[in-house]
Amino acid sequence: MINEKKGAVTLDKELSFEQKRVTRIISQIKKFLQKTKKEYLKAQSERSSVEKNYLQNARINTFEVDDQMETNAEVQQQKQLVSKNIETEQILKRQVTVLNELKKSPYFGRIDIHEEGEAEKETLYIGNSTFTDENNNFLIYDWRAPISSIYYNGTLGKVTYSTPSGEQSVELLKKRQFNIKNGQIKNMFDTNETVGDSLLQEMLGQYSDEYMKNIVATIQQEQNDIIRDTHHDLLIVQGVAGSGKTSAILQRIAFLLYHNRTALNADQIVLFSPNRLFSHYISEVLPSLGERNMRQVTLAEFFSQRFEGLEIETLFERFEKEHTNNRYSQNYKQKETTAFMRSIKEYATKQTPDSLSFTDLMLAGEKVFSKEEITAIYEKLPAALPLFLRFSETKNILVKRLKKKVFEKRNADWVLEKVNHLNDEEYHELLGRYRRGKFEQIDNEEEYLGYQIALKKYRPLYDALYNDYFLDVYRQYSAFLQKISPAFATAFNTRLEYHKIALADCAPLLYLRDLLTGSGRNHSIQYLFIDEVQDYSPAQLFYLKFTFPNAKLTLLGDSEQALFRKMQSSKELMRSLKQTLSPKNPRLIELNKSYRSTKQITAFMKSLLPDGNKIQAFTRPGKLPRLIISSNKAAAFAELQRTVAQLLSKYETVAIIAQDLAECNEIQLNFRFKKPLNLISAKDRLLPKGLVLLPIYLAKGLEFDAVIVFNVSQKNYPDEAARGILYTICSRAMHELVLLSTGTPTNFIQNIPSELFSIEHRIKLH
Ligand SMILES: Nc1ncnc2c1ncn2[C@@H]1O[C@H](COP(=O)(O)OP(=O)(O)OP(=O)(O)O)[C@@H](O)[C@H]1O
Repeated sequence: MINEKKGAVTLDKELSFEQKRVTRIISQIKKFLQKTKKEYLKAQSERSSVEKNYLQNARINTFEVDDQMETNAEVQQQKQLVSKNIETEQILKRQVTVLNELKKSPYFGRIDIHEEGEAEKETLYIGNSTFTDENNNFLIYDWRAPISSIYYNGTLGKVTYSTPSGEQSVELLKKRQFNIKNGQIKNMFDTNETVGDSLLQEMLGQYSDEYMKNIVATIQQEQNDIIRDTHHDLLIVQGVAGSGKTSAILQRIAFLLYHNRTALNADQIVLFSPNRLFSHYISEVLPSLGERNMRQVTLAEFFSQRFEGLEIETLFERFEKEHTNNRYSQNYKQKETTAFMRSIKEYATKQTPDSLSFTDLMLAGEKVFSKEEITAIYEKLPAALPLFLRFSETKNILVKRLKKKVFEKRNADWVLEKVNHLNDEEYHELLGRYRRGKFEQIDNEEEYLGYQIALKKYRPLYDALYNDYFLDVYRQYSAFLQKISPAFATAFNTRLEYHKIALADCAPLLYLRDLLTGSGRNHSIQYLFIDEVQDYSPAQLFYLKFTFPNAKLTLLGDSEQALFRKMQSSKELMRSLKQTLSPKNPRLIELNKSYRSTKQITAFMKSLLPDGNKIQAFTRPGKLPRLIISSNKAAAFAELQRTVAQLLSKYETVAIIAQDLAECNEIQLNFRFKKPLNLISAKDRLLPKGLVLLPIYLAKGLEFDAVIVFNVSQKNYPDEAARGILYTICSRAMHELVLLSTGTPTNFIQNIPSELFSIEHRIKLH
């Protein structure tokens, strides 16, 4: 702190100087904000009038396949105008949001640097975003600007930083941190550390919130490495619980968007998150930094969009089944491997026209295309064509034949019958935007109407063709499984009869479909982020890489938190990911410092692990975790009620976390309390404040002020598989952790040194 070194008088002078600057900058921000708000309102009204105009003109007949293809220059032009207006409006809206934030806390850091050859030192202030005066002088530097990395990485003295034109070096003379709230400096430190502990202490001591916060003011050096990495096509972050993996990727996304402003937008970034609650929890970080959110999807959602009409087993169901039936997972292991995916590829390339599962295309009892006809088309195409081209060419030929069929039907008796009985409304609807001469062969209105009627009838077949339904991929996959193991095929077919599909079949089946049909790939995605990667099978990762071929990957995980498979060391993980994803330039970063929990909770949870020593606790003090042992269930529930009341009087969020749904149901049934106990399900998107009850797989990635683990008995946590679960549950607690046990606690806890926790109802453990 300043006054420790220079005395109180200097501190007062410095503080008063800095406060004056803060006040001055805020008044400049406010002025600019007024101006931006006016521009925003103007853009809003302009956009709405252009949009009205567009809507009036753009009544496209989306029904007609030929019309879809046609470009209507006038409409296109207006469409472009609308999107340009929307873009301007959005930029201004974001600017207003950013300025509103900036006026409360304009910056958090200052660096004084001296560049060789320059006469004077330079003072730079660093905040959430850039702010310049009317002469383009930088009053605040964006935290993502190249020079700002000095603030995160450098200790005083000579430092280097990367710029687009190469490495630069300067002398760092001073580094100052601020905590500014509502325009007032609450705290100010000069520090020689990367980012000093004091501010971090303050940040971490806060209570949890519905939304995750951005950490730009206190990014740590090793996190900064992840955030600013632009050289690797595969970045693997193996970080212990609470080490800031999720925080780092969100700041990384903000960083990438800033640095590739013109070449990258938020829609080209996809984040796979563990569950919907998590998606909501992190949804405010990027907007708080003035950026748009990336696309977010859970694995279950990703698959559901691709298997319409089928019920997909979720990761949670898989977990529940695995939990009650150990053999279950054994049956699935093979399908989750990269080797299995490679055998799919081998199988696909070996298919002959006869062995492909083409299927008749029927419409209302009429066989429009027989599978023999489809097979014959495919067969006639050159065998040397890549699989997917041969398939898409077949599709093109089928579409052409269908068009011809439909065209010929315009004079069919049933069509003419309909034309003669059209009422006014139908007549006008069908006539739509008919223009004489549009179709060369259709020169009278009656034929045009006939064509429209035939088109309407055959529309579902166009859709079927566009969606590749003339290949029965389910039958094809079943044939593949049959070759591997008849039992696999039977299990798959039985499930399919009930419109269900196992999670382990999703990736291989989609891969087979995509290889054969050429569909399913998205070349526009530039970055793919996967959080909680330890819960993904190699087959799933392999498929995601295949689907997003141009994406650079950032994978974040903690193998100790593996709920679904055995723990892997970082090296093992790297080896298997290299094998699965074949990256050109991979990098593994380990994060071993845990920030979420108090020192006491971190010490307790690291003792649960065989190699927990690598975990370093951040020195935030708190209470020892409490173990409360009850002799029977009734006493345990009474204890639960008492503990909940106690914790709720202190904290905003208290979570009772159980191993699975069955345990949650039991708790809910027996819990008697004046406040409702919200049992959170996989469908929930919002996490209410106060008391919640949830199984661990839904608490992934989340954090709570206080956590109660219900029933940590030896019976409940008997084996190695339970160790990771217990560790993950405990690591959700920020400030307080209470463990309840009915009877003897699990050996994992009994083996923890007794000074690391308190036992409230002592019984003899050994
Ligand atoms: N540099 C930092 N400054 C301030 N807070 C931080 C920092 N790094 C992490 N945190 C805080 O620590 C907590 C844990 O971070 P985060 O959720 O990103 O970790 P994680 O590694 O994804 O955790 P887990 O794998 O256990 O879900 C959050 O409250 C986050 O805000």
